[in-house]
Amino acid sequence: MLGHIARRLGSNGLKGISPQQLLPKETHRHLQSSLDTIRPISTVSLWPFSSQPRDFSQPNSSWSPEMQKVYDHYYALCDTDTENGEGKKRPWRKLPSYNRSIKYATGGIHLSKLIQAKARLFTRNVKEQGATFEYVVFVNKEEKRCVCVFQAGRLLEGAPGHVHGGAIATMIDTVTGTLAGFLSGPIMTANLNIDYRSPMPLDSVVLIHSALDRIERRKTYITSKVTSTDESKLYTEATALFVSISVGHLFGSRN
Ligand SMILES: CCCCCCCCCC(=O)SCCNC(=O)CCNC(=O)[C@H](O)C(C)(C)COP(=O)(O)OP(=O)(O)OC[C@H]1O[C@@H](n2cnc3c(N)ncnc32)[C@H](O)[C@@H]1OP(=O)(O)O
Repeated sequence: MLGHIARRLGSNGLKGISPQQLLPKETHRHLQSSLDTIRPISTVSLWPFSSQPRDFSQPNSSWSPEMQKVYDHYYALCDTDTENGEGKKRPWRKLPSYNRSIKYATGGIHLSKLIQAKARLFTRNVKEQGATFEYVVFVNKEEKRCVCVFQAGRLLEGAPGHVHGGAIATMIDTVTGTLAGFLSGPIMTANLNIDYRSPMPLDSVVLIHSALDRIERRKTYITSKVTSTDESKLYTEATALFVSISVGHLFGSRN
C-alpha cells in the first residue's frame, strides 16, 4: 500500500491529487466511512474522564476567617506556575484532594474500574460544605513534612460540643497517610497510636503537623501533633506506621 501511494505521489507530493486518485477505491470508501464517525478534533477531550475532578481543598463559603487566613499563609509559601512557565520555586506545595483519590493517581483509571467502582474517600463524601471535614494539606518535600489546616464541622460531634475522637483519628490517619504515600508510594496503615491531650471544640480550626521519623525497609514511620493555629495549644499527639504494599495486596495477594 505504501509503495502504491509513493508511486502516485511522485516528486510533487499531494499537490493536485484527490484522495480518490491516491487510494484504491475500496480503501478510500472504508477510510471515508471511518472518518465520518470521528468527531472533529476540537470537540475531543484529551482528559480520559467524563469531567474534570473537583478539588475539594479549595476555599469555600463555609470556611471561617481563621481557616482562610491560615490557608492564605501557607498558600503564599507554595510553588507557583506562571503563564510563561517560569514558576517560582518555594518549599511548600498544596495537594489537591478528590473524592476518589485512586482514580487520579498514575494508572488509577484502570485500578478504579477494578476496585469498588462506587467507593468514595469518606472524608470527602458529604455534599454540604463545612458540615464535616474541611481540610487542605500542604507538603514540604525537602523537609519531609506536611501541615494540614482542618476545620471540624458540626456533624463530627462526639463528647457534647466537641469533636469525636474517631474523627480526629480519621484526620490523623489521612494526613500521616498522605505524607507516607507522598514519600514512599503505595502504603497502608499498620499502626496508629494516639494520645488525646485536650478536647477539641466543634468548629475549631487546627493544624495537623506531620513529619517523617524514619524509613526502614517497607516501613515508613510518621509522627504527628494537632495544635491550635497559633500552636499554643496541644490537642493530640500521634505516631503512625505505614507499610509499603503492592497493588496486588488490595486484591488479597501476599506478593
Ligand atoms: C490521597 C488520599 C490519601 C488518603 C490517605 C489515607 C490513608 C489511610 C490509610 C488507611 O487507613 S489503610 C486502612 C487501614 N489499614 C489496613 O487495613 C491495613 C491492614 N493490614 C494489612 O494489610 C497488613 O497487615 C499490612 C499491609 C499492614 C502489613 O502486611 P504485609 O504482609 O504487607 O507486611 P508484613 O506483615 O510482612 O510486615 C512488614 C513489616 O512491617 C511490620 N509490621 C506489620 N504490621 C505491623 C504492626 N501492626 N505493627 C508493627 N509492625 C508491623 C512487620 O513486623 C514487618 O517488619 P520487618 O520488615 O522489620 O520484618
